[in-house]
Formats: sequence, structure tokens, C-alpha cells
Amino acid sequence: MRTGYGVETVRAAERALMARLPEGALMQRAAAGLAAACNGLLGRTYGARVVLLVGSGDNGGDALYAGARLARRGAGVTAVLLAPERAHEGGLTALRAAGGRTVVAPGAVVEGVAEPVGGIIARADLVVDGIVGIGGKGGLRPAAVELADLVREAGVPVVAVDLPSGVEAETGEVAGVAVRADATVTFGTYKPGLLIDPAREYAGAVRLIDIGLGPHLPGGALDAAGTGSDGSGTGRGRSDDGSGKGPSPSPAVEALQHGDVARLLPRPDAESDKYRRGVVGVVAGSARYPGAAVLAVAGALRSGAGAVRYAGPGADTVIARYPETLVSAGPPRKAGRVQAWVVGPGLGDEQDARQAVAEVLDSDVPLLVDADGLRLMDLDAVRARTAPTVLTPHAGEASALLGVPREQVEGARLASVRDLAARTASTVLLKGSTTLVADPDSSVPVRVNATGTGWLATAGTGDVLSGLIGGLLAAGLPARDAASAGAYVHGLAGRLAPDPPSATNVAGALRHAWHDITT
Ligand SMILES: NC(=O)C1=CN([C@@H]2O[C@H](COP(=O)(O)OP(=O)(O)OC[C@H]3O[C@@H](n4cnc5c(N)ncnc54)[C@H](O)[C@@H]3O)[C@@H](O)[C@H]2O)[C@@H](O)CC1
Ligand SMILES: [K+]
Repeated sequence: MRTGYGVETVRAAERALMARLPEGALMQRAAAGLAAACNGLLGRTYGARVVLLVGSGDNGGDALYAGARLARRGAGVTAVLLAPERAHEGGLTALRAAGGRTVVAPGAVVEGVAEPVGGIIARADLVVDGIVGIGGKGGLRPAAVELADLVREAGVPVVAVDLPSGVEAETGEVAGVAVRADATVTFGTYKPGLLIDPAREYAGAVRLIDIGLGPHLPGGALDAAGTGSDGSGTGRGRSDDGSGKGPSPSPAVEALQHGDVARLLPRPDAESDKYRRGVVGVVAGSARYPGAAVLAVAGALRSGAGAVRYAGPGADTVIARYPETLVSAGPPRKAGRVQAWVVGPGLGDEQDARQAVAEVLDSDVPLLVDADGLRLMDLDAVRARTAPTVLTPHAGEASALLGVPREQVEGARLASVRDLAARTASTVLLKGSTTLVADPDSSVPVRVNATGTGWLATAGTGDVLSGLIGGLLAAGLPARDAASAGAYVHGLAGRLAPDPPSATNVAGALRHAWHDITT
């Protein structure tokens, strides 16, 4: 499991760790990791031109100490200071002692001569972004924006220190200009912003440096410390702040890895029969969209559930394609017993569709609502359900449910998915380049799916996902696990399917993804 903690939790853990270490030791660990990553990116450090963008906080301090290390290995290092009189003193001394030089950034509000730095940046072999880290507040200030613009125009490789400057560590939101990095070297733990779009796109390849923070983070310590494990870490962290006050006792976000998903996916045992393995009912498709029925059933058939029932107007099309399906052309209430329902893909909005949605909402088994079902469902009926409900909107559907513009959902994905989960008392899976899964209980970490690919944004793949998650619900997985494991397997299938994948190919590749995860 990868875990991402909010800023207050990180700071509390840092304080606890720092209290046990000599002054400055933590920053040295960070700088050593950063310098090693820069060496790796440069290939040859001796003679390389490195430019440090240095803000007024400890993020700039990390950059300066790392710069000193690079200068000692023969790099030509220039630090561009945004606030020369407030730049990290020890870092400045170390850099100068190692032969590095400093210049004042244009736009810096200081005494002294600002130098044109465009040329220095354009000639750099590597730019190290130490403008601001977890101490950043709001969008970048003008002088920092000017540097970010110069870096973008120069098109030189950039490594961000802890976070790309200008992105919100806590939420993954980006208010205005931010530095676009090729790689980000982050310390102690992931931050939510490194895992969630749009900020994630600014971070490039993220490398986690272990600075010993793990035991001081609440829960999941080994994983958070970046042991490189695939989630098999079993160590529990000691929480210095689990008192109910201060930082949250659980991570803000978590991302399942192969091992986690392997443990979640259902496996038949000797006692299994099709009913014990779960029967999933699919209510999808219409005379106008029969394909949605086929695709949702295709996902459900590859979910590990024991059997798939289909109820609705696509019965003939479904049985022709998948003879193993139990089909009926009538309403869901007449289809027979199921352990979970999927409703919505391609349903249209005729009266029958409305009635079918109302019927399954009224059932006492887990339910997944997607696509047209999200428009047709009665919100009071959703909130009144006694069994778990999973909603799977894309940003447009979420914006309609929340009554806000789509851009607002896309810009603030974490807040949106949490809000929708709380308002509907449902588990919400918000689709997108990084799919998020939120529990109605806001203290439960939001799951971020890392396997997605832009290729999945193609017609019908959502129908496959619905069927897959519905099958996992029928097999007995709790709602959050079913949704996040389903998104993981589906994303992987999207990568394994031939490019550019069609929904049918993604459904076909589910078994390869399943095999890849479980063997
Ligand atoms: N606390 C520690 O022991 C460690 C901290 N580390 C580093 O320290 C960073 C946090 O340091 P700080 O708390 O000093 O905070 P930062 O260095 O992240 O940022 C604070 C400074 O940035 C300026 N600033 C804030 N918002 C800005 C904006 N929007 N535009 C431009 N400037 C802005 C502020 O004036 C302030 O001086 C981490 O991200 C990490 O890089 C690492 O060295 C690991 C150890
Ligand atoms: K930074």
C-alpha cells in the first residue's frame, strides 16, 4: 500500500523524529537522497550545470545542501535566490563552501541586484525546484511564477524537491502556475498531491526517500517509509498523535498495490459453488443501447462471481454473446435472487428504466449505480438504503449530482469525491486519469487508483467496470474494496489490452490482469 499523509501529520511526525536526532540531521538525509537522485538523472555530474531555484523555507534548504553535494562532485551549481536575506543560512554557507555561486532572482523583493537568469536556466543540464514544499500557501507568488515560466520556456529537465512548487500538497489542486517536473524527490511519505490529478501530472516520476519518518507516522509505517514493498508490509506504526486531537490518525489517501489487490480478490475454495461465490444481477442496456448490456455482463463474468443474471430488454443480445448468463427480459424484481445489483449503463430514460432503478434501490443487497442510473436514482432512496451503495460517476456526472461546474470537480477531485460520498451516504468512485474512491465516513482514507491509462477514456469501458465491481460486491467484498480493487484490475486491463483498446478488448484483457495480479 502506498500512503499519503496530510501536511499537519507530516509535520507532527517530523517534529517527533527531529527531537531524537542532532540538529539538521533530517535535512541532511533529505539532501543526500535528493543529491543521489540528481546524480542519477544527470548521468555524469562532473562538469554538469545545475541551477537551484531557492525559496525562503526549508524546501530551499534541501536544494542548497543537495547543491553543495553536487558541487563537491564537480558540478557547476548556481542558486537563484527568491529571498536572499531569508534563504536557509546553513545551506547557503555549505553551497558557497563547495564552490557554488548565488544570484538574486528577478522579481525578488530585496536589496541587491537582480540578475537576468533566463540564460542560466536555459543552459542548465538540470534545474532543482526548491521554491516551496509543504509550507506553500495558495498559488505561487509573482517572483516564483516568473521562475516557473522561465523553466517551462527553457524546456530543461527539472527535479522538484518534495513537491512541484505551486501544487497543493494536501489536495492535489493547482491554483495557477506551478512548476512542471520530470521527477519529484519526496521525503518520508507521499503527499496526497503527488498521487492525485491535476497535481500528479506536474510531479513526473515520484521517488520516495526514506528519512526515518515511518515509525512516527500513524499506521502503515513500513509502507510509508518506502521499503519498496508491494504492500506486503505488516508493520504498524506507533502514532504520536492518535489522541483524537491534531493530525488525523489515518493517511489522507492510500493507493493499493499488486499485493493488496491479490489479497482482496475472491478465490474459490473447495466448498465453493456458484451461489456461494455470489450471483450478480445486471440491469443495463436498452433497445437503443444494447451494447451496454453486453459490456456490463462481460465485466461481471470476469469478476470472480459465481454467476451473472441479466434482467432487461437486452436479454437476447446478451445470451447470444454470453450463453453462460442467466437472462430474463422482465424487471429486476422478477429476475431471481442475487447478492448484488449493477444498474445504469445504457439504460436510457424510459419509464421502464426509471422503475428498474427504483426496484434495485429498494433491494437489501449491495448495489452499484452508474451512468443513466445516476440520473434516474432518487437521492432520498439512495440515502435510505440499508445495504452498501457504490456510485461510479465521471466528472460530468459528479458535477450534475453536486450542482457545480464540471471544471470545479476536475480541479478539486479529492474534495468533490468526499463531498459526494458524504451527501449520498454511498461509496463514490470518481472516474478519471486518477480514479478516486471515497467512503461515506470521511475519516476513512480515500483510495487512489494508480493503474489507469488515458486509453480507458473510450466508450463502453465504464460499463465493463460497473459489471466487474458489481461482481466483486456479489462475491462479498466490502464496497470500498470492491470499487478500488475493481478500478485497479480494470486499469491494468486497459494497459494490457492492445493499443488503442476498445471496451471489448479491455473486458477480454481482464483475465490477463487478474492472472498478473494473482500469480
Ligand atoms: N522539517 C524538516 O525537518 C524537514 C523538512 N524538509 C523540507 O522542508 C520543507 C518544508 O519547509 P518549510 O516549512 O520551511 O516550508 P517551505 O520551504 O515549503 O515553504 C515555506 C516558505 O515558502 C514561502 N511561500 C509560501 N507559500 C508560497 C507561495 N505560494 N509562493 C512562493 N513562496 C511561498 C514562505 O514565505 C516560506 O518562507 C519540506 O517540503 C521539505 O522539503 C526536509 O528537509 C525534510 C526534513
Ligand atoms: K519544491
